Amino acid sequence: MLNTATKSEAPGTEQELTDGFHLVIDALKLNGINTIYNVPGIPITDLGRMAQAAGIRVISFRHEQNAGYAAGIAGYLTKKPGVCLTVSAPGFLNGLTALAHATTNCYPMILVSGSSEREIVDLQQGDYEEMDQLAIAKPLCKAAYRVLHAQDIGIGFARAIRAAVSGRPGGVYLDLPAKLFGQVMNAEAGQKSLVKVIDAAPAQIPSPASVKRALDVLKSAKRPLIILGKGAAYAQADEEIKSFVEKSGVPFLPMSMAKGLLPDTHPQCAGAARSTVLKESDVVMLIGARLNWLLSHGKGKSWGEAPKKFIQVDIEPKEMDSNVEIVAPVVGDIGSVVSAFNQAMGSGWTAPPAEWTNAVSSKREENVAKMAPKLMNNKSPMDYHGALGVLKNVIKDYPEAILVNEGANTLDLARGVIDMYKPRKRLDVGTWGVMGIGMGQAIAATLETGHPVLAVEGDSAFGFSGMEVETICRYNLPICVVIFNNDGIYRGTDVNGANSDPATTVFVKGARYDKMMEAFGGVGVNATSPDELKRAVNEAMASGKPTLINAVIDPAAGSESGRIGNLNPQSVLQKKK
Ligand SMILES: CC(C)(COP(=O)(O)OP(=O)(O)OC[C@H]1O[C@@H](n2cnc3c(N)ncnc32)[C@H](O)[C@@H]1OP(=O)(O)O)[C@@H](O)C(=O)NCCC(=O)NCCSC(=O)C(=O)O
Repeated sequence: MLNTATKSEAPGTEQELTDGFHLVIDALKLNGINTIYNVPGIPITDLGRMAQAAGIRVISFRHEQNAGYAAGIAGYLTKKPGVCLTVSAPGFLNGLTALAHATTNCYPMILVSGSSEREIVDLQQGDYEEMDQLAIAKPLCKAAYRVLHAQDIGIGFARAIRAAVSGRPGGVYLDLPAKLFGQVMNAEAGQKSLVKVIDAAPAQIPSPASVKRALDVLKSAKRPLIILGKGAAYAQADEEIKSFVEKSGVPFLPMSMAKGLLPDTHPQCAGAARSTVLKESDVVMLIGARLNWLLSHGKGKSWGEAPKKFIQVDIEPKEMDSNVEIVAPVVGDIGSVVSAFNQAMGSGWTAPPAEWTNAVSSKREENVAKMAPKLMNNKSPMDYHGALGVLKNVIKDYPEAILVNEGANTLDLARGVIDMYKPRKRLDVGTWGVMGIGMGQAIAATLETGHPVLAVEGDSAFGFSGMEVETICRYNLPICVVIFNNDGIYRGTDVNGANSDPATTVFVKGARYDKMMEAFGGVGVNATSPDELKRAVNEAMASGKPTLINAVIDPAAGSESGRIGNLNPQSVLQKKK
């Protein structure tokens, strides 16, 4: 529909007019972008209002970083760029962390920020929120564009959309100076200037030679392993991936956001035998997973002594050989590559030696059996395993629900304990281990998919986005937030011996986060035992009402994040003690 702004008034020259505001909205609608995550303010308040009036869903947050995390995860879930709209300088900077996070995690996202007048900014004459936003955004995203003229809005959005989703997806910045919104032009010419992006993320077909090479290497293995990353989950090639893994008979290890691509309870899943498969495998096929710190860069003691060959499937050729030699690189989009694998495998594929698959299964069963009794304890205050045992069963009963997870212990333990059954149901801190993704991701996840969300949050992690519980209540979203409250970061028992200030890692003892939810009309529950937690979460999932459960965890439970390579150095003096 033509979004006519007004008519010109000069006698005899009457014509339909449009303006920058309407052209931005038309450009989004033309390209099927129907949600904007935003924080209103100068100069984009009216843009949000008009977009809402024009049928776009405009979700207003309390802080741009959370709106940005929402947009990023919306992109991951839908393969369309998630749009975050902010005001100039401070709002833009708040959104920028999320834009960089989207780029790092390969989520398609566009940060659209209003900006101040070019002429004044460039002469540094002190305009309202003066800042050269384009220059600042550039190193933190895949592409950055500024639109100065209303007739270029169509091209500006087309470039932004294509850059966000094509090849390896990522974040794009679009700078819209305040003056642009008020620029008036002929409505027909305005509509003609809009661009519908055709085939925004074209299939990238792998070369037949690379497919054959990869399968030959996999076939030659005695102890093969497939590692699935969130790139594989992003691809939405779920059936192809499942049939490839099953046909190959190879044990698979899901990275945290790839959990559920095949169920964690699948007989080939090696998640509960992680150390064993990394160490013992002789051929490793990476599908949409990068050999970064989360995989110890493909070398060192996690990978064992035995020589290893790597096969890597990625849309980005530069990813190959980034840390170790890739003997069989396959460049292409994951859907196309895996379907080529399936075709090339034919019917004559032989499963890996039973000696290997049996060894992986027994290790997995041993670890699962070791953990099982810990998950059934009914201690009060709770420990992590007692509380997580409850949540594991909730996800089993509600496999469509989306699990959002952040924290230190809360993240590390939930990742292992809570089995996922369906693709793209686990959303977490991603490549950077960001604390603060929680409420933004929870909000976008339910809005984009229509499914309820269970957000399992460390008390510290929750604090970064906690004010968005008001947003959850305002939009009446089916989100149940469970806060693992052990009174601090890692644990709540640290003591400062130097003066009367609290230790750097502790919070107010016995805090009642549930009261925050009640303040905005949601349901708040204080749960002190696994039984109470179970009752409260089940009620929340059944009712769909915005709920926050303060799960009281023993302040002494929990340990400091220490598994992250050598990134957590100790002082020489501390070591000597
Ligand atoms: C890099 C990692 C994938 C490596 O994790 P690991 O702990 O080595 O592996 P996992 O978590 O997958 O598994 C741990 C162990 O549990 C076993 N395991 C896994 N699943 C199961 C089940 N279901 N049952 C029993 N045992 C299981 C698995 O085999 C491992 O045992 P074994 O096989 O016997 O070894 C992870 O550390 C990670 O994702 N880290 C991200 C952390 C992060 O981003 N933190 C945010 C920073 S917090 C912060 O800001 C800060 O602290 O500062």
